[in-house]
Amino acid sequence: MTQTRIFARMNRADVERAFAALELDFEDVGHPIAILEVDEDADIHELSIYVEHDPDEVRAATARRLQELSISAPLEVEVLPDIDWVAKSLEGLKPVRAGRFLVHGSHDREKRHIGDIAIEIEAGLAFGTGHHGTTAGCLEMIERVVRRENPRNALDLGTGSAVLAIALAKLAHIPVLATDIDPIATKVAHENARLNGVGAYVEALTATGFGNPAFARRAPFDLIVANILARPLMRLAPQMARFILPGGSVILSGILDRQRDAVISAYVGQSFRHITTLHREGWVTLHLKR
Ligand SMILES: C[S@@+](CC[C@H](N)C(=O)[O-])C[C@H]1O[C@@H](n2cnc3c(N)ncnc32)[C@H](O)[C@@H]1O
Repeated sequence: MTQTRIFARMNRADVERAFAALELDFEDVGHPIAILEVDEDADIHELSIYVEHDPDEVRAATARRLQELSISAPLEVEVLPDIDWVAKSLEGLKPVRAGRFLVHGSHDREKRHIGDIAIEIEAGLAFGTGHHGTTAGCLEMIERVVRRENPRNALDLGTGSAVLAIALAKLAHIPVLATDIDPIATKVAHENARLNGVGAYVEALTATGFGNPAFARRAPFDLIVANILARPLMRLAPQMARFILPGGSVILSGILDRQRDAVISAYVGQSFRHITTLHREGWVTLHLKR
């Protein structure tokens, strides 16, 4: 079904106020709402509302709400291509190898080798086909950490397509809580976990950071993987410390080379210690322990 995205760019304070108000406005109709950090240094955030019917009505209601909140950001509208079209456009993407993992689309199943841990991710609306340096870095780090530490209860925060949660479940056969701020991503994550035969291990849940009672229910985790961005990762450091088991590991990515030291400092301030850094295409993946 064709979806329309109604979106506007604004600063962090405004995006949070707009999100809170619109979430209530559209609670009953269930339009998914998402926030994306576009440029953390310039404080530019994008608020998106995904609509399947009556986009004009939703746009008008959103404009009224923003006006009431004195947020002057202009609303833009984008008709999203059908998922099949996206899949078609990505058919040419090559499978990605990271350690023992092979992340591939359904058209590349024959490229799997014996010994590969294959993760099939179909093109969709959620981030995480393995092609990004941050995802590949996390996959490599997951393999190292799981081999050494035998984790038993994991969290994938900012799961996107669930590629990392699926990797953890396939490699370690352990329960993984897979969360994302974006309800579309959580829907895709749930479906991908099921398609990869690890639906019983992966619970997908929509949450901003640690903002859901499910975290208390499922914690403490002995492994947390979070591929978000440097600034939210730094903000989340105290809660990471709260939800990790003593001696547990955290794998962080979405961090540019130049942001590495600041992120490590934020976590050292919460009694984590830095173990290793992997560098890939200008991005770093960190392994820290507490
Ligand atoms: C770079 S993608 C990573 C996807 C996947 N884990 C991977 O490694 O390919 C980041 C994901 O984190 C989500 N996200 C961003 N900020 C978040 C937050 N504060 N809490 C939860 N999820 C967040 C985004 O919606 C997005 O799906």
